Order: sequence, then C-alpha cells, then structure tokens
Amino acid sequence: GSVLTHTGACARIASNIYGKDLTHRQACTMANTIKYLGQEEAQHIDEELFDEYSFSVDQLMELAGLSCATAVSKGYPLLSLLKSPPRVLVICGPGNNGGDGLVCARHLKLFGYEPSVLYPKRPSKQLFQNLTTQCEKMDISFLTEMPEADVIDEVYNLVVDAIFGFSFKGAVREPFGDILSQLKKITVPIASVDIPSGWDVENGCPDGIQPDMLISLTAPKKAANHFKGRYHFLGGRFVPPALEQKYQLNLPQYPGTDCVQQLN
Ligand SMILES: NC(=O)C1=CN([C@@H]2O[C@H](COP(=O)(O)OP(=O)(O)OC[C@H]3O[C@@H](n4cnc5c(N)ncnc54)[C@H](OP(=O)(O)O)[C@@H]3O)[C@@H](O)[C@H]2O)[C@@H](O)CC1
Ligand SMILES: [K+]
Repeated sequence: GSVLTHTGACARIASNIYGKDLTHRQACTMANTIKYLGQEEAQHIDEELFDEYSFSVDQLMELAGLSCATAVSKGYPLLSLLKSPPRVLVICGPGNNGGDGLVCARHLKLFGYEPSVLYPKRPSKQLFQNLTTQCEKMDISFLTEMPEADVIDEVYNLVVDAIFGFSFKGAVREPFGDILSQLKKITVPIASVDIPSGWDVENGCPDGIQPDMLISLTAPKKAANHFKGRYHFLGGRFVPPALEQKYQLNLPQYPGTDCVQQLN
C-alpha cells in the first residue's frame, strides 16, 4: 500500500515474482510495467516514427496536442474552474514541444476554454507559422510579454507548460530563464507537456517548477520518476505495435477510444 517510485515498483514486483536481482530494464519487462525512456531513446523513437514509419510531424503533433487538451479537460473540467472566463495561459517554446502547445491551445478553445498564448521565440518553419495562424484565426490572443506571477494567479486558472520537451539540454537560456522563474512563483496549477520545462530529461530538477499535471507523450521519460503532482497522463496514442515491441515500451492499454489515459 505504500507509494513507490516507478523504479521501486518495478524492483519490488520483479523480486516478488522472480526472487532475484534484475536490471531495471529486465524488471520493467518482466513486471510488465511501462518503460520510462532516456533522452537518447526518446529521440531514436522520434526519428524512427518519421524516417521508418513515414509519419509527418504535423500528424503526430496534432495527436500530441489533442492529448494534452484532453488531459487538461479531464484534470481541470470547465465546471470546476474558480475563475470566469475559463482563461488558460499556454506558454510555447521554440521546438516541437511548443508546437504541441499551439495545437493544445486550439483544442482547448474548441473545448470551451479561453486560452492565451505566449510564444516568445518563433521558429521560421512553415509548420509553426501555420499553427500560429490557426490559433489567431480562432481568436486566441498572443501575449507580447510574460505576465508577473501575481497577475497569472489573478487572471488564469492554470498554465500549460509547452516550453521544452525531450531535446532540452544544459542551462536554460533567456528569455526562458525569466519565464521559468515566474512559473516557480505561481500558485495556480501547471500542466507540463511531456517534460516539466527546465528539468533534466532523465534526472529531473529538485528546485525547478513543480507541475500539478504531467502529460507524457508516446512514453514517459525518466524525469517522470521525480514528478510529484496529482495527475500523470499518457498521451500520443499513435505508436505502432511493432515499434512498441522493438523498444519494449510495455504501454498500458488505452481505455476504449480515448486518446489519453491516467497513469496515477
Ligand atoms: N516523437 C514523439 O514522440 C513526438 C514528440 N513531440 C514533441 O516534440 C518534443 C521534442 O521536440 P524537439 O525535439 O523539437 O525539442 P524540444 O524539446 O521542443 O526543444 C528544443 C528547442 O529548445 C531549445 N533548447 C534546448 N535546450 C535549451 C536550453 N537549455 N535553453 C534554451 N533553449 C533550449 C532548442 O534550441 P536550440 O538548441 O536549437 O537553440 C530547440 O529550439 C517532445 O518532447 C514532444 O513534446 C510531438 O510533437 C510529436 C510526437
Ligand atoms: K514542457
């Protein structure tokens, strides 16, 4: 009945069943628990989805962003929000994690939320321009600067963190350092897309932001071991079974036709 980390849970299950020391990977497989990916492995799976399985970024980003909006609507239903109108601040970074955020904002709007987007560093690629236009055409406002923490607490019901995903490395560069330091001060919940931004993809970040929700895409990354928030969702229901098997992801069964499932 005690709460265990993923690693602890795997080890306990494996030793209960097999009564011997196993590597974490073996334990995961034998205990049939979901695998938590390292940074390189996440990048390999990403490359394989595009190069071997011929998906386009747009396709997977649409499913990833839809998963994020769906998870938000499950954790923070419209009727439960304390502030009206149901404003949500979506902060988008310079890579594909930021693209997931733009898609998420668009679906949140369709679900009845009032998203505003902060998108301070915009890549020139057509994909991101298109996603930005789609949001603008849906009357989603774009902020010109990061609000102070007390303003966020006053105006917004929650913040979607789509700043950095599994390619984040090294010390945070501006303007994202300032943005993350405001996010450390807010009291409204943060929902992080794939990785809590600023966290090391494998080792987390003890003095970083502490999201209330984490939406792991494809499969959780090792940093998710350090997640202490209330809701951990898995989304990105697009992994072909052969790829899942190759990387021994042991993904749990999504319920029915849902695009997300709650892990804890
Ligand atoms: N395959 C999948 O499962 C799918 C994955 N998807 C999503 O893609 C995400 C991965 O996207 P990604 O690879 O584009 O990188 P991401 O993490 O957004 O960041 C890279 C950007 O951040 C920057 N940057 C890095 N470090 C920094 C620092 N210290 N300080 C400041 N900046 C820093 C870096 O800048 P640069 O190094 O180029 O200057 C670059 O611009 C993944 O987590 C998931 O959300 C879905 O869309 C579809 C299916
Ligand atoms: K993130």
